[in-house]
Amino acid sequence: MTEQSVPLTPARQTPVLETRGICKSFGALRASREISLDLRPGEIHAIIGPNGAGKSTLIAQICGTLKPDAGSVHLLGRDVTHQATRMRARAGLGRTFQISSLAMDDTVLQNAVLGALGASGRPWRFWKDALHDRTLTETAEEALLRVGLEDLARQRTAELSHGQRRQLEVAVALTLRPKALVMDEPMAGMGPEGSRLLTGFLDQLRQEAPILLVEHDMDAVFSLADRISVLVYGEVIATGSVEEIRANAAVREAYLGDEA
Ligand SMILES: Nc1ncnc2c1ncn2[C@@H]1O[C@H](COP(=O)(O)OP(=O)(O)OP(=O)(O)O)[C@@H](O)[C@H]1O
Repeated sequence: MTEQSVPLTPARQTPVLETRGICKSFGALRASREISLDLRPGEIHAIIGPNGAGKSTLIAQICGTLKPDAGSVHLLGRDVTHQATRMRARAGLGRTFQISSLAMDDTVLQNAVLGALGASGRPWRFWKDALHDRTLTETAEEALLRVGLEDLARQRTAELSHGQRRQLEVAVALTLRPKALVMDEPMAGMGPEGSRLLTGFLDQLRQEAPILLVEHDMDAVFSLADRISVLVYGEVIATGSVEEIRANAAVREAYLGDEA
């Protein structure tokens, strides 16, 4: 095999997203302790840990809604630690939220167009025009098609089921054409069928945009994750494959217990 034909393994590629030594305290509470982790092309990297371990705090620093006390965040090799959330989004960092950020009175399509408008970098005062903009509506329709919501485009978002709202959140994130995705508990509140469908979708999506996945649903984590990092008291106590994490004694004691 010539040097050129050797396939790049994920480990040899530049991480799409990386944190280096992130620290964050709230008074005496150390919510992030020197957190260094990365997200590589084509992978799903799950972050798991007990309630209050610091998962949301970590995500907030990666996405830019919270400033770390120390350490840095890198997106596609660039230091974005001091960039605002919307700049990170425009650079390709997509996200879905634990608590829905959708406009309930708007239609499904309008929510997706709103996402496409945000991604375009145009000022919000063009919001009314955006609904008649072919490029934006096409981007929105394409995203809805991908998550299987195309038939519900004209429906009011408030009328969607919980699972459909979760799908719409993913569609809104996709309008960015993200280079990396951060997902905060996408399976929460989903029934078994919804979880199964979303799991299948995320499984394919990782090739297009690798996913940093915070999730309590261990079935989903074990079936999807290429790597898992375990956060306990603000600290990553282990990172490894599903097998390595399931077999790790410290992880079993601190978090997994019988689930492993
Ligand atoms: N703004 C804040 N001010 C003070 N303390 C905070 C703040 N945000 C989070 N914390 C504390 O930091 C710790 C980590 O919280 P965080 O929400 O990041 O955990 P989590 O792992 O996301 O929990 P969950 O799984 O319940 O969502 C908790 O002890 C929490 O009470």
